[in-house]
Amino acid sequence: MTKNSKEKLIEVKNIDIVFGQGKKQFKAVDDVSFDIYKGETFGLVGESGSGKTTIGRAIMRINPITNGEILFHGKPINGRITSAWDHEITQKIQMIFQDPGASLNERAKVDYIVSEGLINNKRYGNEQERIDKVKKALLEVGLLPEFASRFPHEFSGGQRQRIGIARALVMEPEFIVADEPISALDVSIRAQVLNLLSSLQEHRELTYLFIAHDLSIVRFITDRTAVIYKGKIVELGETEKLFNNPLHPYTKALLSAVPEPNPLKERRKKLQVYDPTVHQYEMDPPEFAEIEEGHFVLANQEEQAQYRAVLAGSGV
Ligand SMILES: Nc1ncnc2c1ncn2[C@@H]1O[C@H](COP(=O)(O)OP(=O)(O)OP(=O)(O)O)[C@@H](O)[C@H]1O
Repeated sequence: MTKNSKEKLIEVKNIDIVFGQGKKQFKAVDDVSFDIYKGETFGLVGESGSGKTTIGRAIMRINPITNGEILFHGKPINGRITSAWDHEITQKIQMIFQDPGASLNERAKVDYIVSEGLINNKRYGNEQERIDKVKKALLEVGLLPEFASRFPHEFSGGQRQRIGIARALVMEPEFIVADEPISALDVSIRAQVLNLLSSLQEHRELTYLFIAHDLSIVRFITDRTAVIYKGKIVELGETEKLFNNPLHPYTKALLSAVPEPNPLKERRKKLQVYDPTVHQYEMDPPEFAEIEEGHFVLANQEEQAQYRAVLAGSGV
């Protein structure tokens, strides 16, 4: 595997994403930059509403970016691009969605669901080739080829997510945005799906952007992680280092939040802990310094101390 590759596959450069107009404007993503190297799994963590999905969708070109740019193989994916490049991006960047129930068209057969991208992108010669590609993709994710003639409701949650993975794989992607791919699944089958993603990465030399709020999963699967808070990256570095020695107070707080068995309860608890209206503070756009290669923290020592004080006072 090319985990130590220094080839930048994705470059996110100073992107802002603003929703709404006028007074209702809301900046969901605020000056976010990061690179994803070929072959790695890059994690994006943060609590609900921090902007993770919005960033993933921007790389997928589902959400337009307001400022900044995103490069794939060093070339912009937005703006005035050739149709050949547009076609290539559509093929090579794929997404796996959180909720395998909602993301599959219930009225379509698996055969159509898996080959929709092939059809739209004209990625097959004849009908037999299309069918073969679908069957191969199903086998690769651990499903039987004959499942192609069934409907999504005939499958379990884990199997539906496998169909979602097959739909991405059939395009022969290079890069996959996996947006909370296991959080909607039954706890007992999460590991299987994670293992599948890992083994596909190895065999297909895939690069992942892995979006999650569950830190234990991020630690398990990612090489580097960016911690996002209110649309901004507050810390970015090698996952192991970041988890062993979190430098930003928000990362520390995220790590110290005791997971609750009930995810809804956990979410409420986290929101309480970080709600700035409760603790009377805001995390303003920080300046960053690279303290060691690839690891960024707040540049200003005074600001760091302030954040620490706020955190200590918040009882986190
Ligand atoms: N199309 C949209 N229009 C307006 N606001 C939006 C839109 N999409 C997202 N937002 C807002 O942007 C913010 C970030 O949302 P986003 O879904 O990216 O967060 P997230 O970190 O992925 O959270 P979650 O884990 O709940 O998906 C939220 O406040 C959300 O309400």
